Amino acid sequence: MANLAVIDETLVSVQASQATLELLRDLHTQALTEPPYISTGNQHQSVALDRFVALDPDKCALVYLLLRATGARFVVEAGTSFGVSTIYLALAVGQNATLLEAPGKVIATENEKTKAIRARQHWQRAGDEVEKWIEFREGDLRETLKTNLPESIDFLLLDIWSALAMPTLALVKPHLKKGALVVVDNIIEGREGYTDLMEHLSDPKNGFRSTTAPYAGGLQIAVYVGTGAV
Ligand SMILES: C[S@@+](CC[C@H](N)C(=O)[O-])C[C@H]1O[C@@H](n2cnc3c(N)ncnc32)[C@H](O)[C@@H]1O
Repeated sequence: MANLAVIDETLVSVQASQATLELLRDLHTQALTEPPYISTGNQHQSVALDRFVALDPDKCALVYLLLRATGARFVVEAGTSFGVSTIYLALAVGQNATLLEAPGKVIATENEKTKAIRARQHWQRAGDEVEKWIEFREGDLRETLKTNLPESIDFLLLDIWSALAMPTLALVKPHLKKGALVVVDNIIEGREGYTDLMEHLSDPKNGFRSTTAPYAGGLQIAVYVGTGAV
């Protein structure tokens, strides 16, 4: 039985209009009452098409708060699905950018057309505080993230089939600023698929320091400290 109380606990952490909070409550309720789905890393592209497979509400709250705390303005989301986590990313980026009177955007990625349509509908429902901060790249992220990335990226959310996590990091890493955060969902539950990523994040010579936070399935939080001297 899904614990729906966590939704309200999450929503009090987030600064947003009443309408967006209602939208998030609705989307999380749908997501938490669907059958669970864990990536094994070896799926063909078209799986879980009818499922949210959304980031859990408490993880969304953490991501939102990390973004607000660090003032992140340039964010990449690997794996958008119906766009639930993207709403949190866009709220935080929009709020940070507005505060600093500076640009910002969330680059969202999804390769399934039907999912992309749903995501766009959700963002439209949320309106300007969300929609205008999102640049949506439809198609295989191994192609769509190859070009036109911001020079300096503050945050990467890896909520993607595990086999794609390391290839995604490889594309984004050259753009990560020192101090950038990389958050990876289900690192323990999906550990078989994450071997290459974890080897990379755990070896200090690759420039990351990271820890596993005890959220459901394990949430890896890594900081890119760079490879040179401090
Ligand atoms: C775990 S879900 C993302 C959930 C989303 N972050 C949320 O919280 O609502 C992963 C998504 O990645 C998408 N995906 C899988 N392979 C992809 C690829 N090669 N390029 C872009 N998206 C892909 C899947 O279709 C799926 O919707």
